Amino acid sequence: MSQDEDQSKKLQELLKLLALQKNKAGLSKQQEKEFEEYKFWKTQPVSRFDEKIASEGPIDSSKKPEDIPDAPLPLLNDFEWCTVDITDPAQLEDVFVLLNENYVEDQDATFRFNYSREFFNWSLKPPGWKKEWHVGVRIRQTKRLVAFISAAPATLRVRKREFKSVEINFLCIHKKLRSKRLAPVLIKEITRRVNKHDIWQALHTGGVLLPSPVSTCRYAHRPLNWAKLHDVGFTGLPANATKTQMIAKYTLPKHTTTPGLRPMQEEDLDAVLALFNKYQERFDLVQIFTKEEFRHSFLNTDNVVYAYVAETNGEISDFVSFYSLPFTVLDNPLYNELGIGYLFYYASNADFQEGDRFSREATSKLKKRITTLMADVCILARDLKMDVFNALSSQDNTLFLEDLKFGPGDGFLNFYLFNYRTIPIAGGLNEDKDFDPEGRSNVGVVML
Ligand SMILES: CCCCCCCCCCCCCC(=O)SCCNC(=O)CCNC(=O)[C@H](O)C(C)(C)COP(=O)(O)OP(=O)(O)OC[C@H]1O[C@@H](n2cnc3c(N)ncnc32)[C@H](O)[C@@H]1OP(=O)(O)O
Repeated sequence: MSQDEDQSKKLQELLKLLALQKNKAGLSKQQEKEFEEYKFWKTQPVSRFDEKIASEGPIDSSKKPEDIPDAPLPLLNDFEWCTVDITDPAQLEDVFVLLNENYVEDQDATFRFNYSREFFNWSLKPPGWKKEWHVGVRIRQTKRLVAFISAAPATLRVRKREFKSVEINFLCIHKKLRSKRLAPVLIKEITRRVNKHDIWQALHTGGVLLPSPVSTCRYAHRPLNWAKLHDVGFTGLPANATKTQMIAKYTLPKHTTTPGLRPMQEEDLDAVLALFNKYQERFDLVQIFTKEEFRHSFLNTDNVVYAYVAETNGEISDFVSFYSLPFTVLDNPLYNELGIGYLFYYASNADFQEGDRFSREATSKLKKRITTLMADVCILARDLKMDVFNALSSQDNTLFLEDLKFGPGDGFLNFYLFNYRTIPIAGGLNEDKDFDPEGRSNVGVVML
C-alpha cells in the first residue's frame, strides 16, 4: 500500500471512529434484520418497522407504579445489582474506568474516548437526577463493575404533546461479557426503576438499528487543525493537493465576526431561555428545559460545555453551545490527545420575523446568520485546542454544513422513543442520505 493510500485509509478510520461516538455499537451501516428476529425488542412497547402510524402517543398506558415489581430480575449467581453512587469519588471512578475501557474504541485500539469525571458529573446529574437511575452490575466476589446503564429525567415535546420522560445513556457491558443477553436485563431493570417513578417514556439514540427509529441523522466532521491530524498520521493528502493547500483549505480566520459574541453568563439566562424556547418551537422532537435545567446544562460546566451569546444594544439575538469530548491517542510519540468539539444547542432570532421557516426570505436570513455563528464556533473551538468539530444533520444544521467545510461522516445516529408511537421526523437527510438543506430536520433534541 502506498503512503497516500495508507494515510487516506487512516483518515477513513478516524472519521468512522468519530462517527462511532454516537454510533456506539460500532455498526456504521444499517443492518438488515426483520422485526421478529429482535428477540428482546419485539417484546417491548416499540413500533414495528413497517407500521403505518395513524395517531401518535403511548403504546402501552395500562400500567401504574404499584403494578411494577419491587425487586429486580435475578442475575446469574456470580453477579449482583448495584446502584452506583456517583457522588462517591470511588464509585464514579468505577464508572469512569468501565466506560473508558469498554465503551467505544477503534479496531486497533489506537484511540479511546477520554470521558472525564467532570463530563459524567455534568451529564449524569441534571436537576432531578436519581441515584437509583445509575444502575450497575458487579461481580459478586470482587465487586468489580462490569455493566452500567443510566437514565436522566427530561421533559420531551413530540410535535404538540409534552410528557415526562427519561434519556437513557451510557449502556455499557464489559467486553468479556458481551453477547450473553445481559443488555436486555439491564434495559428491563432501568425500565423498572423509571416506571416506579410513574414515568413510561424514554428517549435514546444509537448507531444500531432497532425497531423503530423516529428519525435518523448523519454526522459531519470539520477538521480544525488539519496539520495535527496529518502529523499524527490520520489525514492523508489527497492525490492532487499539497499540504500547504490542505492547511489553507481548513484555515479559519483569526477572530470571530458575529457582533457582540461573548460567553453566556448567569444574568443572560432568562433572555437566552426565552430565545431558545422560541427557536425550538420549529422542531417536532425537543427537550423542554426549566431555567434550572438550562443553567445546569450550559453554565459552570467545568470545561465540558461552552456557551456563548451574541448581544447587541442590550438584546441577545443568538445563542450557541458546544461540548468537549476528547480522544486519548495511544502510542503516539507526538500527541497523546485529540481535542474534539460537538455542536450542542443553539438558537437565533434571524428568521423570527418571517412566518414560514422554509420561505426563501427566512431561509436566507437564518442561513446567513448561523453560517457566521458556526464559523465563529469553529474558531472558538480551535482556540480551545480542539482539532475536529462534529455536528449532526439535525436542527437547522444542513444550512451551514457544506459552506463551512464539514465533510459527511459514515456514521448515522438513530433516535428512538420507548413506548411512544410517532410518525417519522425529518433528520436533515434526503433519500440518498446526503444533507438536505431544503427539507432540513425537525429534530431539535441533542443527545450526548
Ligand atoms: C420508561 C423507561 C424506559 C427505559 C428504557 C428505554 C430503552 C433503552 C434502550 C437502551 C438505550 C441505550 C442507549 C446507549 O447508551 S447507546 C450506547 C450503547 N453502548 C455501546 O455501544 C458501548 C459498547 N457496547 C456494549 O457495551 C454492548 O455491545 C451493548 C451493551 C451495547 C450491548 O450488549 P451486547 O452486545 O453484549 O448484547 P446482549 O447479548 O447483551 O444483548 C443483545 C440485545 O441487545 C440489543 N442491543 C444491542 N445494542 C443495543 C443498544 N445500543 N441499544 C439498545 N439495544 C441494544 C440487541 O439488539 C439485542 O436485542 P434483540 O436484537 O435480540 O432484540
